[in-house]
Amino acid sequence: MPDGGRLGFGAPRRAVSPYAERADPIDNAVDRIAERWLGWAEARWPLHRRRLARRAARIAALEPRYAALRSHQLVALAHTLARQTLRHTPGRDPLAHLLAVLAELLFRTLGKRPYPVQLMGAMALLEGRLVEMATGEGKTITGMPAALAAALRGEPVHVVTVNDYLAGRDGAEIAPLAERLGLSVGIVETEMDPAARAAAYACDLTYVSNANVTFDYLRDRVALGQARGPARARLASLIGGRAGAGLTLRGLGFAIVDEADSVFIDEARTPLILSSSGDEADAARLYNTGLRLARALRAGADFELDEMRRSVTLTEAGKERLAAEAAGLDGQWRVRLAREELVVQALSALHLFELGRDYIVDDGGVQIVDEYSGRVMPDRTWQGGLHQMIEAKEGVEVTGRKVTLASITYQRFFRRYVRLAGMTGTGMELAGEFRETYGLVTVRIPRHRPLRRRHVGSRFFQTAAGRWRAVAARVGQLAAQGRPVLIGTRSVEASEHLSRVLDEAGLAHRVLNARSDEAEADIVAAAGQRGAVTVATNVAGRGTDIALGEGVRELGGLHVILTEYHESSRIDRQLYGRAGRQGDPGTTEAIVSREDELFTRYTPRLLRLARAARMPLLDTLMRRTAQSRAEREHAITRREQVRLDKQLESSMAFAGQRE
Ligand SMILES: Nc1ncnc2c1ncn2[C@@H]1O[C@H](COP(=O)(O)OP(=O)(O)OP(=O)(O)O)[C@@H](O)[C@H]1O
Repeated sequence: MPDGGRLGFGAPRRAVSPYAERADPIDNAVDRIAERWLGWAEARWPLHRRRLARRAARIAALEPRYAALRSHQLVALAHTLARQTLRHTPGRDPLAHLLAVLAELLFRTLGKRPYPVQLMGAMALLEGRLVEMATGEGKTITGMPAALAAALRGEPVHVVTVNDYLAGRDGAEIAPLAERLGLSVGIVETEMDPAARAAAYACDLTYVSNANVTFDYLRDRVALGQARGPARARLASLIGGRAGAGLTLRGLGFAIVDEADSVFIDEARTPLILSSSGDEADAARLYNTGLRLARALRAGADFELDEMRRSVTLTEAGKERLAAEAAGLDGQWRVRLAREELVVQALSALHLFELGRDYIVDDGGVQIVDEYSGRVMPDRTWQGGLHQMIEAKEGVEVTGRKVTLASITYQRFFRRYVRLAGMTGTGMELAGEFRETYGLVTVRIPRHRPLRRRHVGSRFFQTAAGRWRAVAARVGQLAAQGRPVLIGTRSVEASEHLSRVLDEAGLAHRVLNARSDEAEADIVAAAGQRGAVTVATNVAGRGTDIALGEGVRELGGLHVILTEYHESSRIDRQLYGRAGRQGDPGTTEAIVSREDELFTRYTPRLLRLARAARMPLLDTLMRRTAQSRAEREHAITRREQVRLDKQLESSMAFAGQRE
């Protein structure tokens, strides 16, 4: 990115107040239940929707008036109207006029005119709500007028997406329009240095991934050191003191979070930890010994595995055996608690975390693959020595235990924005949690065009091998018709396995996963062309917009094959949502195996027995039960996370160590 990640011209606007952010809310159990219930009920009230629809119709009616004006007049008007929105003038609706002007400019610059439903979404975002819009309905265009209107009013705007690719794509798309309005656009990329990051945040609009913005915030908090209270931070940056000087962000003004269910819910189970490397000297020896001891223990007798909770417990017999095995060792091995903790980590590394599914080995290191996004998370490490244990298991250099500098959960981070809004294609069922945890009311926006996507069936195979054969046969059939096919896999390993099966069947295809060398944008651009076969992990599960090539609509559009159900049906729906966008035709299909991890891990015993029965109804029941069990488990983990967060907060309030 040239010019330190900045796109567009115009000097960055000054923040409304230096390093603005919101204090954590005070709540209690009764409030929480009430919020949850309200969230659920409000999302189903049609009132907001009707009001927004009326206002969107008014805006659409205003558009012809502005279509007659010259572009420079529209730009000047946009600035004037934005200022007027800050004052309340009875009988006038400057925001409606502003959105009409922005819609006209959007059309002139990008050739796309926001549909009335997108204007409804934009207004809801500006009101600080969570907007649910079906996949492919155009959330990117919906977010634009909202982000621009807020930036014109002087709010520092962060448009938060789930990965660098989407941040870059959306930032580049809005840049010409923002430029016309005299607003600057910054894009933050994971690899950027601190100066380039600060330059991107200094812009009026910043496009950034959720992980990047959270880590940058944590770095700022660490840099603030002693002056960590919000009031002191603000004071420090006001007087331009040392603490204010080295900061990356301008504070937390207004955030529009895309794919909000992924960020707010799925990723909220793991806190983000900013760490520095500790002493690396004896690390390798320590962890290798841990692995050796763990390998001597027997499953069932010495330890028990709980795949569902991802936990390992040592039995009494196991503890005794371990003590005997470790008898001649020194240091930590002589301390019972330390010894057992290390061996539990070693057992987890050996039995619960798999290469190709949970992590990959790249650049000589272990890199976590996020289950939901399918992407490598370069800044993340597992805690408590687990990461090092996995490094030792894979025979790569052991990095030494990290020292935690600061940590925060997404729950706490996003609540700190002065104003928060979100967008998602799949969020209705989470309305209660959005309201309880983030204070966000969900509004469902209707479709612009009716859905023409069809689900052509779900097939369950007894074995994984059977499934892959069926997938290859299906791909062969569709490719012969010239229809593009997208095949979603749950792990890097599965995508590579399928790639080999397709190679053997002589079917040309491209692979998009955390390890792909080809540029993501190129693969995505080709995926909707006649006869294209694309195998992708969740990397392409969200936000990816696959444009259909010439003649593909007539053939029936894109066909999506799901090869393994996810722990949440929302993620399945996101994958299906790659087809049938904007009223296009498209079909979806599931070809799965009863051996898949979702079933082995989450199916109740009784239903598991029924696996052999091969009855479609039982299969559907098995999927539903397994997914709702998994979701319940995850909800418990998230609640636990919030509770832990609060506990730590109160216990460390005086230590000033934690974020
Ligand atoms: N008003 C519009 N006029 C013309 N094209 C539009 C309009 N709105 C959206 N589109 C097009 O529709 C496609 C889908 O948009 P987009 O990718 O933003 O959808 P989405 O809602 O974000 O989907 P997902 O939920 O999968 O992320 C894009 O190609 C976009 O250019």
